[in-house]
This record gives sequence, C-alpha cells and structure tokens, in this order.
Amino acid sequence: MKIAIAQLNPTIGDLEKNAQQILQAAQEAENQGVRLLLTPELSLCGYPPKDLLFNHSFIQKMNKKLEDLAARIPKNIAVLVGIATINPYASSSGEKPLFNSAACLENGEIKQIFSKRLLPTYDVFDEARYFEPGEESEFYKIQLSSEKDDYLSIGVTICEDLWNDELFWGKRQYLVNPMKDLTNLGVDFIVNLSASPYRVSKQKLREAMLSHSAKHYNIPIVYANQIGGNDDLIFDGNSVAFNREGTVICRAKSFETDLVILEFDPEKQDLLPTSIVSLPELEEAEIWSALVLGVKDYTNKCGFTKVILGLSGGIDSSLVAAIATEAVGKENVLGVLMPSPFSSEYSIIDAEKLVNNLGIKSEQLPIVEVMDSYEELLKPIFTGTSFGIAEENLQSRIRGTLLMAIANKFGYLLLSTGNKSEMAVGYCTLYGDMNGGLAVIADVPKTRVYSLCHWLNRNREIIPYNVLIKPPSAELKPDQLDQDSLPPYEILDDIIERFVNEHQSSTEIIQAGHDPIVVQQVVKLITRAEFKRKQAPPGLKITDRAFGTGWRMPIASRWLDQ
Ligand SMILES: Nc1ncnc2c1ncn2[C@@H]1O[C@H](COP(=O)(O)OP(=O)(O)OC[C@H]2O[C@@H]([n+]3cccc(C(=O)O)c3)[C@H](O)[C@@H]2O)[C@@H](O)[C@H]1O
Ligand SMILES: Nc1ncnc2c1ncn2[C@@H]1O[C@H](COP(=O)(O)OP(=O)(O)OP(=O)(O)O)[C@@H](O)[C@H]1O
Ligand SMILES: NC(=O)CC[C@H](N)C(=O)O
Repeated sequence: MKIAIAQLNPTIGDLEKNAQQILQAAQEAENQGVRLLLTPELSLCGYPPKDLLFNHSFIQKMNKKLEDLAARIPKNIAVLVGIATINPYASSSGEKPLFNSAACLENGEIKQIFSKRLLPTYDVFDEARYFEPGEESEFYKIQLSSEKDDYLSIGVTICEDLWNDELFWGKRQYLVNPMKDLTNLGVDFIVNLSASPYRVSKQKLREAMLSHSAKHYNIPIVYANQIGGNDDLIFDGNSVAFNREGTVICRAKSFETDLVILEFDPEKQDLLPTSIVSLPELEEAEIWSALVLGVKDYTNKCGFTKVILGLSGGIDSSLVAAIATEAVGKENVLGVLMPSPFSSEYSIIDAEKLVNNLGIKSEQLPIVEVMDSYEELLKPIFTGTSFGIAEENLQSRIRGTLLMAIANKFGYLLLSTGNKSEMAVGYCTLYGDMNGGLAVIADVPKTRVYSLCHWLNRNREIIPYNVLIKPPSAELKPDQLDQDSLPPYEILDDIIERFVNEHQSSTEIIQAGHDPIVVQQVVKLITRAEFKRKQAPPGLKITDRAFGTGWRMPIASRWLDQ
C-alpha cells in the first residue's frame, strides 16, 4: 500500500489556500497510486493558530471547509487532515472548547476524527489553553481491496503524542502513552501529523526518539511535519518514516515543501526502503536555511514584497542583508547607509562593498545635520549636561526614524539587526536600531553570527573580509568598541546560553568557571533589559529558548539572581 506525506506550508487562517494545497497533494498522490495521504498537524488552519481558536466564526468556517474538502477528495485515496474540532461537552462540563484533531476523509465523507491526547504546554506551546485532550488512541481501518477482510489498521497520533518514549528520555513525560496503547491495539503502523518547530539540530533529536520508539514497540512510524515560517517559529519539514527496526526508510526535504511516497508491505508488515534526502551537514547550513525561510515567509505572509535595513558596515547588518537577499531577491532589498561624524571611513567602504557583493539597492543619508538640529533644539533643556547616552542614542533613533519613513512611503518591511547577545543584555536602543517589523537574528548569538558569516564566505566573499576582522562597534561615540561595555562575546554567549537556555543560576554559572563579577554583571543586564525585549519586534527562533513566545518574564520585578 502506497502512503504519501504532504509536507505543506500552510498560512495561518488562509483556509481556502490551505485546503487547496491539501486537495492538490491528494490529486497528485492519487495519480501515483497512493492509498493514504498524511498532512501536518492543523494543516487546514496552519500551526499555531493561537487565539484565533477562540473565534467562533473561525472554527465554524474551518469545519465547513473540512466538509467541502471531504466532498472534493479524489475517489481512491484517504486523507488525514489536521483540524480543530468542537468539543460538544465543553459548555456543560467546563472542559476546553476544542480538540486538536485529525480528520480522515474518504469517499466524499469525514469518516473518522482522532484527537491529540498529549498537549504540549512548555516553551512556545500553549495547547491546554484551547484544547481538551483526546480520551483514547484510535485507529483507522483502511480497505486494501474489495475482499471483506483485506484492510490495515493505522494508528493515528498527533505531534506530542509521540514525544513520550520513557526509555528514550530516561523518565516518563506523561502518564498517557498513545504509542503503547496503539501497539496494544495491534495496529499495523503508526502515523503522526506534526507541527514541530525548528531549533538547531532538532531533527537529530526527533529521529533518535522516533527510531527508538519504532524499534522498542516494533512498529513502523510515518511522521509528517509542516514547513514554513509563522511569525517567530520556523518549521523545517524533514518528515521522516521508520521501519520496525527503527531505520529511517524515507526523509523529505528540509525547509521546502515536498510530497514523498513510501510503501507498506502487508506481507512483510513493514515499510519498504525508499529514497532518503540527506540532512544539512553543518549547523550553519541549517540555520542559514531556517533564517532565509523565516524572512521569506514572514514577508510574504504579511503581504510585503520588499525589505529595508540600515547598513553600518558591521557584521550584524551585513548578515541580515545577505539573508534578506536570499529570501526576497536582491532587487527587493534596500540598504540605507547613514554615516554620522562618529562613523569610521570603513563604515561606508565596507557597506558599499557588501551592497556590491549582494547586488542590492542602496541609498546614502548622512545624518550629521539632523543630529545638529536635534542638539540645537534640545540645547536649552540639555544645557549644563555633557555628551552621553541620550546623544548617542539620538543617532540610533534618527536612523530608525529615517528607515521607518522610507518604509512607510514605499511599503517596505523594516528588518532589525540586533543579535541575541545584544538583545540579552539590552545593548540596543529602543525606538532606534530596535525599530522594525522582524528581528531576523534576534536568537542568533554574536559568536554564531561570526560562524555563519565565515560559512557564507566558504566559496567566495559575500560578507566583506574587513567586516569579519574589525572589532565590533556601535560607533555612537568616538573610538567606541562593544568590548568596552561588554565581556568578550565568547564569554558573554556562554553565560547567556547557561542562564537563558539552560536555566542555570548565577552560582552554577560561576561554579562552571566564569568570573563571579562578570556573571553578576551579565545576569543583572539580562534581567534589567526585559522592558526593552517586550517592545522588540518578533525574532526568528533558532535555539531551544528564544526571547519570544517561550520567554515570559515579568518587567516590574525585584528578583535578581545574584
Ligand atoms: N523598566 C522600564 N520600563 C520602561 N522603560 C524603561 C524601563 N527602564 C528604563 N526605561 C527607559 O528606557 C531608557 C533606556 O533605554 P534606551 O533608551 O534604549 O537606552 P540605553 O539602554 O540607556 O542605551 C542604549 C545602549 O545600547 C548601546 N547601543 C545602542 C545602539 C546600538 C548598539 C549596538 O551595538 O547595536 C548599542 C548604546 O551604546 C547604549 O549603551 C531609559 O532612559 C528609560 O526611559
Ligand atoms: N552608519 C550607519 N548607517 C546605517 N545604518 C546604521 C549605521 N549605524 C548603525 N546602523 C543600523 O543600526 C544597527 C545597529 O548598529 P550598530 O553599528 O550600532 O551595532 P552592531 O550591533 O555592531 O551592528 P552592526 O554589526 O550591523 O554594525 C545596524 O545593524 C544598522 O542596521
Ligand atoms: N505541535 C506539537 O505537539 C509539538 C511538540 C513537540 N514536542 C515538538 O517540538 O516538536
């Protein structure tokens, strides 16, 4: 029996387009003799739909769309579609209003509904806010021929349902175990409709876990993930299938839509080997593709075609410009060079070299006169004070305002260029360089910014060589260097990784060998910068803990881990 995985890129809330994509995949799969098609979790509305799920009309229209889709599905194929269904007992029992479901469409009908039992609520996930967990694990009986008993039983699970392999994790994650329940029911294989967001090396973890489960329960698993960028989350696809021995027998592309076909042999009771797309070898290659997809989809899905950013000749804006060029095309990227009296001559030379290397458009707007007018206007109020943060930040704010003016006038999306190290310690200016609609590298630590740029230059110079070797500087006052205010980035990034991603305390970080004074300084900066991050644009998530949906800190708090 042929099975297909439609690795789709849904747009949240675009029910018509998402349904069309499912239908197209079903037609293509049926043409190739496929009997069962899998689509990702909530494939009809896109994942995560968040509080749209509270909107009654959204739910009604989605369920109506499912009925229409069922009527249009080709004759010889069964299709599993991800959808939010209504919990009929919600109003009388206080249960949550919806189920996170998979509907099996066949012969013009919605044949059966399966509901997700394990609802993730950690990090970026908040499914218990909307969904009631499904009570039982169930299977779909698919007819193979007109013979009476010629059918297979397919265990249907949804994403987190399979993230509960207690032997793999070394502990039980949940009391309920859909995998075990379905194996006990004697199903022939298990399918999983997933929406699993990207982070560095996540596919290795998914495959190790799923392979372990397939082998341990002696059951084939077919896993369908979505791709695409939805706000801060990037979905990498990499849909994959395992035979009973836990061997990968098929893998879809990374960061691209795909339709892969595999075969279950009822005699052997196993999936047969097929083509396996290999994974990107280097983390840098993986992160690059993720960020490009994140920018591309955020831009398109928000209705923009072109992007703008300030080019300082520094490494952050250079990397963001390179990502944007790959994402939306060089003709759709405008870099604006805005030198101030504190800009080094290399600021312009390096930015112009970058513009040339990328082939993007550029404009130059020297800001000295605007700075002078601001200073003149503020003179009566600022009199008796010396040049300081306020004047430094004015430059950043003038640039931010000019960029937004051009964005308004011509319909650009402004990309902000702050990296994770800066966002962590607040080394960025509110309403200045933090202006923007999307913070492209907000989850990329500065040390990773460097490794990405070196990787990008592996075949030819894209990021100008001088950008890679000069010391980072905000150039907001004479001879300013990042390292005058911050510890070396290798040290800063390790402390951030431990404090933010691994939840380590100051004491633990010091015990790991860091200088106590530096740790206390960094932890204080991170804690104090919360008010800034709350006002930052959404940032693309590439690590296991980004300053986004999965980071929920109070602002007006007195807690400081010292
Ligand atoms: N809890 C709170 N809730 C709400 N607002 C709060 C606040 N605490 C302070 N504030 C406000 O925020 C202001 C301070 O924030 P802000 O105005 O941003 O300014 P601030 O953080 O003082 O300065 C920006 C720093 O970033 C550096 N910088 C700037 C630009 C680019 C780069 C770079 O490398 O890319 C680095 C710059 O050298 C400087 O050290 C305060 O004056 C106050 O008005
Ligand atoms: N002279 C400039 N011309 C245009 N844009 C600038 C200029 N200086 C700063 N910017 C914008 O403000 C952002 C913050 O820049 P800044 O140089 O202060 O810090 P940075 O974090 O070292 O960034 P970069 O590595 O891009 O220089 C830059 O990435 C750029 O988008
Ligand atoms: N949508 C889900 O249930 C995703 C949860 C899962 N643990 C993951 O990352 O990928």
